[in-house]
Amino acid sequence: MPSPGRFNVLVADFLDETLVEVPILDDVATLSLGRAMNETELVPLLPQADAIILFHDIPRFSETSFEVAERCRCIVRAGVGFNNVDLDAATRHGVQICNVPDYGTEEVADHAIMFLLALARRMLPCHDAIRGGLWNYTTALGTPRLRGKTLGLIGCGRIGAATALRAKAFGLNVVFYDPHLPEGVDKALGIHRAHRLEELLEQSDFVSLHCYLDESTHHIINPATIARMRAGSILVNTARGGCVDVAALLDGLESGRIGFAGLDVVEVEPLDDARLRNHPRVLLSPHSAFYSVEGFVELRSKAAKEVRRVLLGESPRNPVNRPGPRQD
Ligand SMILES: NC(=O)C1=CN([C@@H]2O[C@H](COP(=O)(O)OP(=O)(O)OC[C@H]3O[C@@H](n4cnc5c(N)ncnc54)[C@H](OP(=O)(O)O)[C@@H]3O)[C@@H](O)[C@H]2O)C=CC1
Ligand SMILES: O=C(O)C(=O)CO
Repeated sequence: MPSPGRFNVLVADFLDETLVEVPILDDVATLSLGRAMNETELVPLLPQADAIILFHDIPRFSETSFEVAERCRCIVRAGVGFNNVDLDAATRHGVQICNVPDYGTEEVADHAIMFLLALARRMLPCHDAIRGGLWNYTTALGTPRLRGKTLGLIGCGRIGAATALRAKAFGLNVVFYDPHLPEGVDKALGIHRAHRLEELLEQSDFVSLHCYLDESTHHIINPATIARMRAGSILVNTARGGCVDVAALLDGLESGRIGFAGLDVVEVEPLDDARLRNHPRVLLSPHSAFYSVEGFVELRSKAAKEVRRVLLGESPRNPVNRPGPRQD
């Protein structure tokens, strides 16, 4: 039972008890571990919580949860994306939502480049052939030289920019599409701006997604946009599964418009689509692009510090909404 006078912080969905010790909060709050994997499991845990840390981007946190979480002052998404939280409902209920935007920027950029290198260097067919008993460089036929090829970035915020810097070291030309980004980022990074998505797709040998998921980016990779890609393109997605229409991706792989795909994220996680899981030209990782030992320490500490700030009445460092007083 939480002690009186202390705040109750619910770590809603964390599964590994050994990793949840957060000394930063020890003097002000009592932590409890929810292990909720969906909203039905989450709701009964909410009434006592003054603050909530969400480690994953499931379970969903909808109007129903906000109605029940009557004491809740803030939710910190221990991560970048917060697609699972209904921001309008949070704002209506006076709940401050924050994220931790920078703990894994370099890791995700490294991961995107890892996909690009592995796929361009034909690691999938080579690895499969060796396991099948064939040791011959001809399984790598078609491997392109990277220098001089074009990488198109959809979204050029923190991770997109970090990916651009890495790609330049391999001699790639980098072009990005990011409609609201202020002028000048292209010059600061030494890359090129495409003013239309089609322009980027037509120029790129490789396309990597680095936007967040919202209405404008949901299925931004779809039959029409795939039709604009170069034949044999490599597609990398470390952003959010919902940015890619899976049926269109499978058709694109079938037609050869997409040569290879590297996916860290899929629309339904864990992945339950055998067509993707077993595809010989799809390289998969289990939404692990963000992870490194050091990044995870940084993530846990920044999430706890943000909760502490809000509970003690200080300004949050990374607010993603501006809640007024509760309206219910
Ligand atoms: N796989 C993993 O483990 C991880 C995945 N991620 C995902 O990566 C995403 C990007 O992270 P990060 O770089 O830190 O976020 P940022 O917010 O820094 O960058 C996202 C960029 O996408 C831009 N954007 C918005 N709408 C569009 C659009 N329609 N077309 C093209 N670009 C658009 C944004 O522009 P503007 O801000 O001007 O609207 C912004 O510049 C996260 O939102 C998250 O979903 C993040 C961490 C780990
Ligand atoms: O930080 C994020 O948004 C991730 O995808 C990893 O949780």
